[in-house]
Amino acid sequence: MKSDGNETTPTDSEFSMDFFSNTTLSDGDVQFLDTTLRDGEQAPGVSLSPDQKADIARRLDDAGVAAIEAGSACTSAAERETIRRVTSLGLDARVTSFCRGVQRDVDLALDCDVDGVHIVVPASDRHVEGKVGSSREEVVEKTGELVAYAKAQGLWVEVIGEDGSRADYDYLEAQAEAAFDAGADRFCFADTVGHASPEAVYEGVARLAEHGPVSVHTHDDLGLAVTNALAGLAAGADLVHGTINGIGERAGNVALEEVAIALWHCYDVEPMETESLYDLATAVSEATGVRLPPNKAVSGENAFAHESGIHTDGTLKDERMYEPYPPEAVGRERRLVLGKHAGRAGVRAALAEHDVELDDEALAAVVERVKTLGEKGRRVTDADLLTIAEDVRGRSRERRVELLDLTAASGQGTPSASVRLRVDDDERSAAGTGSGPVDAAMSAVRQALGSEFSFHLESYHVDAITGGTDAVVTVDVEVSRGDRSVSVSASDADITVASVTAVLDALDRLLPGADAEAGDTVPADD
Ligand SMILES: CC(=O)SCCNC(=O)CCNC(=O)[C@H](O)C(C)(C)COP(=O)(O)OP(=O)(O)OC[C@H]1O[C@@H](n2cnc3c(N)ncnc32)[C@H](O)[C@@H]1OP(=O)(O)O
Repeated sequence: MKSDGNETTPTDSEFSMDFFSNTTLSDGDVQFLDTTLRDGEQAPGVSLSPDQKADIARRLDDAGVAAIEAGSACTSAAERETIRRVTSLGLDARVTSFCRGVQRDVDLALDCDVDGVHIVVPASDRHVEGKVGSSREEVVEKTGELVAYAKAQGLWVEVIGEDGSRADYDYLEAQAEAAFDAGADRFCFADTVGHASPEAVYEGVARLAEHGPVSVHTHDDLGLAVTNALAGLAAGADLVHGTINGIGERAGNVALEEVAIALWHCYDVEPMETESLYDLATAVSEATGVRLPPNKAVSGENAFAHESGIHTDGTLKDERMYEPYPPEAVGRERRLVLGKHAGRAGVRAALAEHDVELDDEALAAVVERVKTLGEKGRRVTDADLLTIAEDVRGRSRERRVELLDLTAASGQGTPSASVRLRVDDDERSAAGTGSGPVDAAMSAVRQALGSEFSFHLESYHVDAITGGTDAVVTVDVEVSRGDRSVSVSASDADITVASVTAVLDALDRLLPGADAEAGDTVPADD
């Protein structure tokens, strides 16, 4: 292990991970403490309102998380209000607050009606001497006094030895012993700066577990957060601290959903309902504004998407061919997408979803064109695929719905928009208002179309292609009508025009062809 010469690190690591094989975990051996609302919220720029904290806490509780750290009561009066909002929910989960090793912080936490506190005391010499200007002996003494004080107030108490992975483990053990002697319910091994190897975590936790119940708190600075959480469990910890989406200081905390799925998939242990993981991930992403990377395990957009032909073909033959576990296990669905790496099987299946069947020769031509489009770095949408198929078959299609004119006004007043559409042989105009110009334009479009041409917007996503105020934006939508849906993408310098164009293109694709029999309509759904 690399050292900057300042910290003491007890383990001269050899690359040996056989400790995992000596461990048997059973359901009930592991619980989760979610700290999205405390350590997660410490990610730069994140601040959750009382309602947002309450919503996330309810979801965590419903999913079976054992404990929720709702915030740091010492932060401010506003933060105490957010914690009180969570404690007032009457959740099954234990609700706790972060406290420094000072009595005032415990009193402030008590003021929020929490069930328990995490008393964080410095463990490494860097923190003992450099941060709080104290000594090892003084910290041990104060820890005992504070634990006894908090216990006397009826609180559940966990002591966290901050920067424990860079502490002298003999001293860490002395701290844990003092905490347990004073009545602490548990002690937490904290890899505060995400510095430890799995072996170092294993050794630290194993030594602490000799004294009482141990938790493990890991960070992802080395990309080892999940491995280290598992190493902690293997060494005898029974509570994992983590955050949804791994948000937190610097590179973040361990992502609780990743620990959850790893425990469920590899060890058949389920400390929380895995089916709730995706909903939790999206709720936390929306509330915090921290976007999910597309390749993120469990919750990334691509976690259950297959583009390459070999994978798509295999998946169509056996859904589990290229997935470790089914998407439904985390509340998701599988997606087959088309692009540069597409093959015949995937294209045939995508066309079949729109009731289009082609002979081998036409299919090969469509595959070729799909690949060419994908090579330009473009996402190949359903509309692209259907246009290519029509072209290859030499069929032209008459549009049924077309945008003729669009005006949108936004400013400090209520945004408004008016549209003029052609719908079959009719020209229709309507105006609408909304939360912004796009919303206003959509309202005008729906009015102009009327209930006969209703549609449901399944998803809406905007990307700026260039970086300036003159950026061209691309709008990706998925629109459904009845049991069919299509994806379309449209680009324009004007976001409202791009949005309306994408939605109308999608709707047009969902309507039966102009030459269809009267009454041959797809049932509307809203
Ligand atoms: C690893 C972690 O996640 S630690 C948790 C981080 N969370 C937070 O910082 C919560 C939000 N923090 C805050 O709102 C503020 O920092 C407050 C209200 C807690 C304190 O604000 P201030 O009084 O202005 O202090 P400031 O932030 O400048 O410095 C932190 C103080 O806490 C002390 N402190 C830090 N850790 C501990 C500890 N474990 N035990 C006791 N005191 C501690 C520091 O020594 C410093 O005290 P000093 O001012 O006497 O030197």
